[in-house]
Formats: sequence, structure tokens, C-alpha cells
Amino acid sequence: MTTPSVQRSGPASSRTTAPAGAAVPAPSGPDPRLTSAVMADYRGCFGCGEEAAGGLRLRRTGVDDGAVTAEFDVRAELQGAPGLAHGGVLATAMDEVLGTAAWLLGKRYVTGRLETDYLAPVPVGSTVHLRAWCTGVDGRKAYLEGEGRVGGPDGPVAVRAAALFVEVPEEHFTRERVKHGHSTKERAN
Ligand SMILES: CCCCCCCCCCCCCCCC(=O)SCCNC(=O)CCNC(=O)[C@H](O)C(C)(C)COP(=O)(O)OP(=O)(O)OC[C@H]1O[C@@H](n2cnc3c(N)ncnc32)[C@H](O)[C@@H]1OP(=O)(O)O
Repeated sequence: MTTPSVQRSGPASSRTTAPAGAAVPAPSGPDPRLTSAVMADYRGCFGCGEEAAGGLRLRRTGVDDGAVTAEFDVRAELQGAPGLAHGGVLATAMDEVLGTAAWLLGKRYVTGRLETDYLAPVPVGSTVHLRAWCTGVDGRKAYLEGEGRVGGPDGPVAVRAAALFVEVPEEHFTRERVKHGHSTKERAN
């Protein structure tokens, strides 16, 4: 597998850089046993859920040369500065595609640290083309990098990110809901 390369103007921090020799697994697919019990509410995901009012509605489009690909449209309600995508929206999109690349390694991961570089403004009305890939796994820690391009999949990079994801047990997704009295069944009704 080849790892896509992104030209950086500066390095990711040491906290999001895989240690030397860390394995780089190829994305395969989420183990259904990992997803069945925790994905029931996922249509409400702010990043990709079709039922999340005001969400990004990010679309996963596939895996290309070791990288997960996705895209989303910058609707007017996602703007920050007039006519431009909000930076937090772009960070959320990076979190979502990086998280997808992590889950495709076959284990459950959550974001521990997310670093985002904004290289160019992203106009309302544009489509952001996202890619994310793993740079190494070290025990429970998975290191991911990604980028978002505008004007097409090969357009200029407007945003890039590096992140550390941490593997968690299934209870990670249920214990807080139990604590706060929020069940999947209630949500589905
Ligand atoms: C076709 C497609 C189908 C796809 C189908 C599935 C799709 C599915 C997509 C999902 C896409 C979701 C995309 C959104 C993903 C979120 O947004 S997740 C939500 C945001 N994140 C969170 O809520 C996490 C909150 N934090 C926590 O729960 C805990 O702090 C953590 C991260 C689990 C770590 O806690 P812990 O388990 O007690 O572990 P801990 O010992 O503290 O840390 C483990 C290691 O990580 C390191 N670490 C932890 N945090 C950090 C940090 N911030 N900086 C540096 N190091 C750290 C520790 O130093 C430690 O290192 P070692 O000592 O082992 O060397």
C-alpha cells in the first residue's frame, strides 16, 4: 500500500506523528461486530447523518490508494465569515473522514487529538473533497492524516489535518448514555 503524501508547511506535532516503525495497516472495512451495537443512532451523526438537522451530511465515497474519500457541500448555514465555510465545520469534516479511516482499520476509535491547518478560504456553495489515511498504529493509538480540496478532487488543498485516535471498548459508547438516561430505543422513536 502506498501512503498519499501531503506537502506540509510545518510538521504535525509529536502527539499526532506515528512513532518510527509503527505499522501502517491497509484499510479493510469495519468489522460488523464492532458497528452493530453502536451504529443504531448513527443517522443522527452531525458529520454524516442524513437525519441530523443542520449537519454536514458528509458522503463517504470510497477507498482510493489506501485513503478513505468523502465529500460534503458547504451550504449557507455552514458559513462562518460571510460567504465562507466556518473553520469549525471544516475541522468537523476532517474529524469525520479521519474517524472513518480509523474505523476501517477494524477497531473502535475515538478522536483523542485533532490538529487542523487552514490553507485557503472555502466558499459557500463549494464541495469539499476529503481524503484520510493512516500513518501508523501503535498499540491502542492510531495516527491519521487527511486533507480537503476545493474545485474538484485534484483541486488545491484548503484544509489538512493530523490526528491521534484511541481504541476504546464498546462500553465507551453506552456508559455515558446510561449515565444520562439516553437510550437507543428512545432515540429511534
Ligand atoms: C464505508 C464506511 C463505513 C464506516 C462505518 C463506521 C464509520 C464510523 C465513523 C466514525 C467517525 C467518527 C468521527 C468522529 C469521532 C469523534 O469525534 S469521537 C468524539 C470526540 N472524542 C471523544 O469524545 C474522546 C474523549 N476522550 C476519551 O474518552 C479518553 O480521553 C480517551 C481518548 C478514550 C483516552 O482515554 P483512556 O482510554 O483512559 O486512555 P489513556 O490511557 O488516557 O490514553 C491512551 C493513550 O493515548 C494517549 N492519548 C490520549 N489522549 C491523547 C491526546 N489528546 N494527545 C496525545 N496523546 C493522547 C495517552 O497518552 C496514552 O498513550 P500511552 O500512554 O499508551 O502511550
